[in-house]
Amino acid sequence: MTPAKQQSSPVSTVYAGPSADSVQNPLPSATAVETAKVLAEVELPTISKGPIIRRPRVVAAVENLGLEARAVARVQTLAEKYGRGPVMLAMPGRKMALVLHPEHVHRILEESPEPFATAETLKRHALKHFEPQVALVSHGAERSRRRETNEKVLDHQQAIHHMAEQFLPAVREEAQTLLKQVDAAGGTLDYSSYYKAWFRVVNRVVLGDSYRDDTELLELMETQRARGNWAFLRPVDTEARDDIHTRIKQAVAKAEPGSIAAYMAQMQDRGESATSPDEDAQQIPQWLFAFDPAGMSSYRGLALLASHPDQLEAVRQQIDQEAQQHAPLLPLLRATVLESLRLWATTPMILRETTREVEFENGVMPEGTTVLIFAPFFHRDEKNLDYAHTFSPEVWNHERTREEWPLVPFSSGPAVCPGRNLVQLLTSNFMAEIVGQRSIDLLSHDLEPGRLPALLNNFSLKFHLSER
Ligand code: HEM
Repeated sequence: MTPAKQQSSPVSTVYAGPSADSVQNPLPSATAVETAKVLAEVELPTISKGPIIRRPRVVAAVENLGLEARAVARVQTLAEKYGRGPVMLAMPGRKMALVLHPEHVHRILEESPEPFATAETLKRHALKHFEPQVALVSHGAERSRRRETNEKVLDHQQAIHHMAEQFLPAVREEAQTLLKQVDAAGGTLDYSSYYKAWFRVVNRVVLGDSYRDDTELLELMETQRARGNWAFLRPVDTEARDDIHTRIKQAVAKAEPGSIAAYMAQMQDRGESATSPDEDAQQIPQWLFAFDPAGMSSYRGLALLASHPDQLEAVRQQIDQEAQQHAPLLPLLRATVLESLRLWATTPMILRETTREVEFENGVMPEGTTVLIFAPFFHRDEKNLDYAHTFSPEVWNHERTREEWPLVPFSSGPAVCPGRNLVQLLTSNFMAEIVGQRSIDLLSHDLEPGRLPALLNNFSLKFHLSER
């Protein structure tokens, strides 16, 4: 381990070098050629698309060139050769392992953050541009209390957030405004209008109604996220970062009724928060950032429904059945969003970093290894899943267990996304307004049931909406 690497390790301060175990019983190692292929075919497209904020032109190129399917095929080839793995990549100056077996996905996610830290080095460099104290890149006691704050504020175990009835009017109103805009535009729905409407919902739910049209904070976030795409290759713009945090702290202090910011402020006032107001403000950029993939996945979900009339019909029946409820659960729309995320994962690389040596059946993984779980390999592996390329909402009709194949759009285990239920609540109700009130035709793509593409470019997806 180089001194520079030691400094950037999330937990270890002293590393005595590899133990006899990791030397005498190493994990299998990919050849230099295989490693180069993984870098070129798996990592490069993922990083080029933009891990923190998508680059629309690259997403279009990756879709057109079929690079996502090639990435899955590359990992399948390695799995055939190396069996259970994990396989170490032959990276000069960097220890990196690729996970190949479903059991190891479960294990690694369950054993996070020790010995598999969420605060992986590259991720820390990417997120330091706008949220250096967020739970995801924290470790030890800091991580525990920041995680706890997220769990409480986001009501993470509850399918229906306790403030749902306060959030849903914003969801319905903004969907209505979007539908009026679409009608005025002759029925065409494109991603740009959807994204803007969606973020009006997000601003209102997270920060409060008066933030509905606050595009400045979102633009600041977008600029910092674009820097985050370059991780350590770009210096941090501390002024812009401070600006984000100041604005967010002001929103929490304002505590507009019905917003999550207000709930956070109440927790602070009642002394129920283990985190300081500063740390609290550092958690919120992650939410604003992560509501972006929620927009993408729900929009792609509309494409799934438009291409699967039977599923759309079932969804509409459920919308009608739950119409009288103040906070409908809408399981089929939730499953549609989960399927969209399985088919087109918005966090394709789940990264961990070992805080010590870890023993696997095939050998020992050294301390300080970056562990790559490439979700599309597990989500779209037609060699093991008969529903790999099919829209199959039924795979989400129960809480998935450890005994099952790992489908991990929101990760899993102690670091599972604490926003997952809130995302599903808001997206399902937003989509319900659209497909409940309009007929929907997909204009831009031809999705063939049973042969769904490896990537669906949300930016170019277009629909025609008409009166039902
Ligand atoms: C479709 C939308 C979303 C997806 C697919 C998603 C997915 C994920 C994934 C895969 C992780 C784990 C990342 C890792 O381990 O490296 C994660 C973590 C996290 N997500 Fe989400 N997320 C979404 C939206 C949200 C939203 C809207 C919020 C907040 C309102 C949120 C809050 C968080 C937080 C705080 C973490 C860090 C958890 C920890 O480290 O303990 N996410 N998310």
